[in-house]
Amino acid sequence: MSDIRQQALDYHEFPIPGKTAVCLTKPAETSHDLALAYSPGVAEPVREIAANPDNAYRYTNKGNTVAVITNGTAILGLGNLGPLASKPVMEGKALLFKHFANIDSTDIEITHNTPEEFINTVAAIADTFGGINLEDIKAPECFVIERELIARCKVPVFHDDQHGTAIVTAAGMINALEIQGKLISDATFVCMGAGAAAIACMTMLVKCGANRANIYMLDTKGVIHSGRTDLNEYKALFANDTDKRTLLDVIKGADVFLGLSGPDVIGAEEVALMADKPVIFACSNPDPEIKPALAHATRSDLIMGTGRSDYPNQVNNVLCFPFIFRGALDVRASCINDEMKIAAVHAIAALAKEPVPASVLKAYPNVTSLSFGPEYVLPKPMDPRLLPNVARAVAQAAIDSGVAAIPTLPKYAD
Ligand SMILES: NC(=O)C1=CN([C@@H]2O[C@H](COP(=O)(O)OP(=O)(O)OC[C@H]3O[C@@H](n4cnc5c(N)ncnc54)[C@H](OP(=O)(O)O)[C@@H]3O)[C@@H](O)[C@H]2O)C=CC1
Ligand SMILES: CC(=O)C(=O)O
Ligand SMILES: [Mg+2]
Repeated sequence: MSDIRQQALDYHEFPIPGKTAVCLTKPAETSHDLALAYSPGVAEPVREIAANPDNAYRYTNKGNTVAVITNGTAILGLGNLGPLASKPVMEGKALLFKHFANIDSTDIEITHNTPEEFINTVAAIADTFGGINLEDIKAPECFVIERELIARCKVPVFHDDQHGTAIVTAAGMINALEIQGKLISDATFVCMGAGAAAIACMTMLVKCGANRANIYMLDTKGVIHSGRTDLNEYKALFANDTDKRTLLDVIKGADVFLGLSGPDVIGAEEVALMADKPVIFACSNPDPEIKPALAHATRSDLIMGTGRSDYPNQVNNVLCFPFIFRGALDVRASCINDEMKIAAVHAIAALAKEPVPASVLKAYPNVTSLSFGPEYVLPKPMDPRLLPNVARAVAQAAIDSGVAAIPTLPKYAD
């Protein structure tokens, strides 16, 4: 067994199985404590909430709790391994919510037969939580699931693999293209993958200035083009009128390769054909579309990112979801709208240009310095400024766009 494999298994098994637990926020030592926490005292907040549902935010943990909900159909890049096998990833997201944004989170893995069953299950329990983070649900079902749940739930519903990934990718891409001296509007993009993350990332990049005509998307059958009859409605939005059919056809002269597909799908031959000063974000987890060592060995003028924590430029939705929910919960936003997402893009991108605090460097024992450049286009997940900077920008955007029930910003400790 490899070292990291055994270390990861031990980390999850010991000293107690799993990564999260419930902790109490009120005393439960005396009979008086119990008379308040339970019977008879608990009846009082029950009556208050029955009279006015908003009181749930006052008397229960609803307002600081996000459910991480999945069906396990697209677990990272490992594929459809089912709800139970996805539990370590969902507990991991709960760990990240708590550690980085002090949001209490519970993982929920749903077994179901149809998207409607999944939607009905989530809609039926959504009011328990302050927000719903959908995770690792494959395309195209994820699109209708998210759309229906947004329509039916009173709390924000956010498919992290779509929007969290898109926000972080856009932030990193804006910075990487700037370093490479390229305009996003002129850049040519090749996106490997046409699922949840890929469709959302390319949609976001277009909103950030990318030219739709300069985007080539591929799935397992090759280039998405207008002659194909097997495209779902989401892929069809990215169909090009072109006679290019393969990665080799589209990668020639491309400025950007964005991988949201699976391991080792692009090789040295293709990387060598890209334009000068290219950007490669190989975001598949745990194994990227190309190993950084191979890409760097092929050419020295590229900027390389992966989804992993053990290489420079981690392009991963962990930079977004804890903080976008922090901002949304803090002003009790009814949804996470485009204004809030774009605000998150710019807050994350801007932070990469700031000097990096010593506490961040401490978390990376093999790194001696970090400053804006080819090896540092995005902040690190443990940067303590992500919380105030991103949450504040998101909360302000929620207020400005009229979706916040609380119209004032909380004080964020810088
Ligand atoms: N770094 C990050 O923050 C994130 C990374 N990801 C990564 O993105 C990948 C996709 O996740 P997600 O969008 O949720 O999953 P989906 O199941 O929704 O989409 C997967 C897509 O990848 C395509 N694909 C799979 N294998 C290949 C291949 N060998 N060649 C070309 N295309 C391929 C599929 O093609 P087809 O449509 O033909 O089946 C499909 O379009 C995963 O590896 C995941 O780890 C996802 C979210 C966040
Ligand atoms: C990071 C993540 O959410 C994924 O790879 O699915
Ligand atoms: Mg995911």
